[in-house]
Amino acid sequence: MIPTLEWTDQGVRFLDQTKLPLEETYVLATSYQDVATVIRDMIVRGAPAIGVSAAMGMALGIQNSPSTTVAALSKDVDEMAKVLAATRPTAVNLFWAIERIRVLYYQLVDKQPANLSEAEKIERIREEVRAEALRMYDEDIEACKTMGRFGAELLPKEGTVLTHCNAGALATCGYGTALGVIRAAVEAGHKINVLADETRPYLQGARLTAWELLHDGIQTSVLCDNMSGALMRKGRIQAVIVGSDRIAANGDVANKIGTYSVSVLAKEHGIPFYVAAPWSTVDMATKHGDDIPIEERSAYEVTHSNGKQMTPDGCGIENPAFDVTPAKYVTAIITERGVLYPPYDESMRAMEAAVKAEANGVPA
Ligand SMILES: CSC[C@H]1O[C@H](OP(=O)(O)O)[C@H](O)[C@@H]1O
Repeated sequence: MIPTLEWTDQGVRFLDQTKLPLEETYVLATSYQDVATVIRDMIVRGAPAIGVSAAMGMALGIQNSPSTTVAALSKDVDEMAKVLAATRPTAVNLFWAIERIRVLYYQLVDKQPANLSEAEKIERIREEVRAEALRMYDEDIEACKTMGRFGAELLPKEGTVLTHCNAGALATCGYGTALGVIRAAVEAGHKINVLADETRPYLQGARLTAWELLHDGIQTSVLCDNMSGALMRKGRIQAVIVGSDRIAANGDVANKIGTYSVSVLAKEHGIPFYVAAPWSTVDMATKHGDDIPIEERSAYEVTHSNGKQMTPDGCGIENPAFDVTPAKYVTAIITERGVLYPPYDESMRAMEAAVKAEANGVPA
């Protein structure tokens, strides 16, 4: 499996995605501040991957904190949560993961026996939080494999599937959401060729999707972001599958910039447009896609390629890193809890209720 990120005794080790596809090098984060930098600089990226990275960052911060009392450690934890939450605004997995660790931490604080020393309480908390971060890592891999099984049967038995950006092993803990569905379909015997949008300006498709699918022996071609419409019109594409960074309660989908354009083209050509995402990407508190914060990244990402300036000094630059695809363009949303179909406000409310019931121990 591709080692996107890994908890080690020395810290959290990340495959440096800014160096792919030509170099496979690693970055070791030895503090929660290092993890925040790795997320902000997109050394690791992808909604589920940055969520688990932040969880491991919190565990690392708690493990390395110099605080000798629980009260002081709690102040550190609040600061870690703030720093990690400020790294990137769109992927809801980041905030979900930080909150899951923060809530667990305070539950652990409350349940420590009064007769323990501060040092003993802190050590027990450290162990439990580290175990939770590792559980989240394993859960992500399991969720992606389950999603893969649900989604595989929706893909053509033989044909070409277009994907945008990278929603693969490199965007998760190792199996992928959209690319996990493609992997599962290939494992189930589907004969699939993949077309990967290069996905400017960060080139997740050209650099990351192509690298990881070829790494797995899956036939992949890269196209420029302005080509898919013409290929759809020629009948070259049988399905589209993408990931997501945040899904609103009405089924609107935030994903990498360019996803919206692909969805409109797919609709026009009668091509199914699937979104694959774990339930942790669903944000029922955000009612409409237009309420999803869209990250604006640096102009440099657009003006330069491999360090070479491509635009004249003084011209304006737009660099929204995500866009919102209205639910009406989404054929189905594949999650590890099953496949959602329109009307999404109803199907998602039903799935939310099932998730809550399960969490409260009520049998399905
Ligand atoms: C499996 S979620 C991947 C999702 O995240 C990517 O954004 P970024 O590379 O900026 O983190 C993109 O939107 C992918 O679909």
